[in-house]
Amino acid sequence: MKTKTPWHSGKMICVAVFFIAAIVTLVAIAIVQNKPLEQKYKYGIVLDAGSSHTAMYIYEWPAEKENNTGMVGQRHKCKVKGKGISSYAREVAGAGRSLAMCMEEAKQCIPAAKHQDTPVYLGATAGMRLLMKQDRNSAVKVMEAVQQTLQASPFSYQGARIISGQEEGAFGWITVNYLGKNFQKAAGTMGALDLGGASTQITFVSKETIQSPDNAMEFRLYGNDYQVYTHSFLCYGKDQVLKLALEKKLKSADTSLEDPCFHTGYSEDKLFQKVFDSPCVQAVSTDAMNKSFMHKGSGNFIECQNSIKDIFNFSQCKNSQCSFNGVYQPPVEGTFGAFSAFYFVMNFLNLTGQSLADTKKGMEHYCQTPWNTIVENHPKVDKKYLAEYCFSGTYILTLLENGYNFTSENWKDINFIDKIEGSNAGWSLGYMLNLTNMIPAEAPDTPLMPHGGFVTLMLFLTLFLLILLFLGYTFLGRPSCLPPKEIV
Ligand SMILES: O=P(O)(O)OP(=O)(O)OP(=O)(O)OC[C@H]1O[C@@H](n2cnc3c(O)ncnc32)[C@H](O)[C@@H]1O
Ligand SMILES: [Ca+2]
Repeated sequence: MKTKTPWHSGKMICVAVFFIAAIVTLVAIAIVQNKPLEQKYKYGIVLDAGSSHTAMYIYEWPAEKENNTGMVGQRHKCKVKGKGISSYAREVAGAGRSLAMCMEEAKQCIPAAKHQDTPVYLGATAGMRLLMKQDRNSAVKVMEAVQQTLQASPFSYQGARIISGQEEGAFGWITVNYLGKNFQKAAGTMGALDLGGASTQITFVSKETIQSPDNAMEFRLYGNDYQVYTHSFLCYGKDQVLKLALEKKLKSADTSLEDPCFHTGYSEDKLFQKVFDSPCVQAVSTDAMNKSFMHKGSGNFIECQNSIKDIFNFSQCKNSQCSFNGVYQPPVEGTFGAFSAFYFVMNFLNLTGQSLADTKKGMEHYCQTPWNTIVENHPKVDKKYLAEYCFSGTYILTLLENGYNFTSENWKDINFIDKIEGSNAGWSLGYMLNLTNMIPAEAPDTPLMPHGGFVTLMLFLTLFLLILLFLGYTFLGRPSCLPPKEIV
């Protein structure tokens, strides 16, 4: 007598068919569910109208995730040709026209269907703050001209304004910490150091109660409270500070100037007007403005640093401690991201990862290198930038060490950065996040697990139940849906 194995029995075939059908259905559902959905993106445009130039940033983010930290990224950057908008004081229409090419690029970059819903903001910084002091009427007209260009674009115009130094500092701090996803980390936030052409900002979280209301900003972000110290030094950006330094060294009768902050062999005829055309320096007579002087280098870092110290006033301080010029500053704390010209200059000089002592040695060596060697070694670098790296590097060192009171111990906490996760460090992203309410005060509710994980878990649980069912079926021998086979 021969018995058929249970596998061949009708009962088993029936169970197996249902079992396989159930698995195929489950796998199919899981695949369809987990298929990456076509992402719906949103876009935003910010024009950073700086003193030296304007940059347009296009940001993008997945529409459903706009309140999660780190979700907004930089899609595109367009550098406006020519100088900053404040240089158009005598030809204001040019300021508006200068933006046209980048706005055209934005039209190409953002899908046409999204143009209407894409906000566009323009924020002007220290160049316009200075023009406002110097010639209010022209400043207002420049702002009107840029407004007209933006309003004529297909995007949703949200305003063009001169932002304050506090805003510039605070939004730079928000940008670096948003991109670094630091708002939800236990490790805390990173300070922000921004060096522009006409102003410089320092912003960080301090444990000390901030003693001056002008320097205090409070934020509640993702459920945490932050007390932030910020200060913007107008006239202490890289270009204006050079004017301040030259003003200290130059007398109106001088026909030549020997400058330790420029390389030996460097010699350039410069108009007094180039130094004295700014509200950052004391005015001189029109007569003197039209004269010129021979700017000659003598390449000496120590002497250069001593001359730069003259542009800081360290003597008066009404609070427990100050940085310089009587400005209150608590001791620097934690790590810092140093961007814009802090990065451009220190990156060029290869001094982004060194100790304070080695940075000084590097500067000493660089400043004493003759001008013709510098030009030979860097044939492709813009001569104006090239001539100024010794001055700028020495200024950066002096500002950080003597101005902000960084020491050889915490020098390593300064990270010279250009981008974080593909987005430029700067105030513009933080500005947009704030204006679009993309940073919630409270942490958004997040589901227990991501959607994909949920579907996979469901699949495994169902599979597990089916196996249990199958085992139960086999052991208990339930009636088959097919007529029983005869035992032969
Ligand atoms: O913030 P404000 O003060 O308004 O100025 P900005 O926004 O125009 O200033 P940037 O950060 O764009 O640039 C800071 C300075 O660095 C200069 N700069 C830009 N690229 C540089 C490079 O590659 N090497 C050296 N300097 C550079 C630029 O001319 C400015 O003087
Ligand atoms: Ca800037």
